[in-house]
Amino acid sequence: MIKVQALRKTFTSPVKEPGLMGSLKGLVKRETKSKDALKSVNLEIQQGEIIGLIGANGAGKTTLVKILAGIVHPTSGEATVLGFKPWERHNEYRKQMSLIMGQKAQVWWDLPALDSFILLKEIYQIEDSLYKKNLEFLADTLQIHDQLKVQVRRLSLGERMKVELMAALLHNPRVIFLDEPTIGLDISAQKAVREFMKNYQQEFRPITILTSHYMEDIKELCPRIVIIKEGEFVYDGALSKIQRLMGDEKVLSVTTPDKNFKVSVPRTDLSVKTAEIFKSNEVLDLNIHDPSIEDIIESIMKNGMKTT
Ligand SMILES: Nc1ncnc2c1ncn2[C@@H]1O[C@H](COP(=O)(O)OP(=O)(O)OP(=O)(O)O)[C@@H](O)[C@H]1O
Repeated sequence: MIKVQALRKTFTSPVKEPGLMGSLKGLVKRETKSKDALKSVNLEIQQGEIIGLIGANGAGKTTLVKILAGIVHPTSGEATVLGFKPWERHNEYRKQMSLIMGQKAQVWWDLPALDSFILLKEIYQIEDSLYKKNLEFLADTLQIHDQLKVQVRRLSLGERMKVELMAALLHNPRVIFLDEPTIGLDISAQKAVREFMKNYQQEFRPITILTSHYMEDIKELCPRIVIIKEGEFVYDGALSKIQRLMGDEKVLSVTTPDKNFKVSVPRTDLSVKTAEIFKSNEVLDLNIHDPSIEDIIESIMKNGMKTT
């Protein structure tokens, strides 16, 4: 399992005023600025669980994933994954973990994927029979065979992502960090990756942390979500529960000649708010509806969790 207690990460980076004077000043006195990317977060995830980690740009998602994957040291606090402290980088931990970043390749672009897989087989010391079994299973379920013999740089974006998934899963990891796996893919490739991950999760039951800006990924794959805002968790619970938490809200979707916007209002204020909107805008269209999961998550990301 994953257990995180009071985990903090503060980044300190040098700041420099622009121009020559700034450079000279920097020689005499180096100014720094600190950024709390994670502010004392707690988390527990059991084997077999998949959670969706959601937050705006800069909220701290990648920092958390990087700490748990052993790439970044925390400033304070504790984290164990399968009983290991990730940043101690035990080989035993590395063999059971996989970090898949949609924006970064881990297979070699100039080689056919199969050649990269053979290298990974050696790195992870995967037995021959297991390697063959996994290779066949992954190629079958991802429906990618002939393309494995083609130089990776010649593959389409969707095919490349499939190859990345194969590379990351060949060694049957028990913990998977999946960072934006569908970024940049067309709708059908997104669907294929989602479908695959869903089946894979059911079959092998790893712990998976998925970060994605695509709500479709989250809705399809993650019964539990954690919403992070400015380094703090503002929601950790069932995806199905958040709709009930905002049960007394309605959303007004408004179209004017120059913009579309949405406003979330308590049911009791509906008529007052609607009248205000009509008064101060040239309204072409106005819809009143229940908030969608996307609306609620957006509202929590922006305003935090309602406490009343
Ligand atoms: N190496 C670093 N040095 C200084 N600041 C950093 C460093 N890495 C991250 N930060 C800062 O920490 C904060 C959290 O960054 P992080 O990458 O974890 O966000 P994120 O939620 O993954 O965002 P995105 O959705 O844009 O990927 C940001 O303000 C970022 O600028």
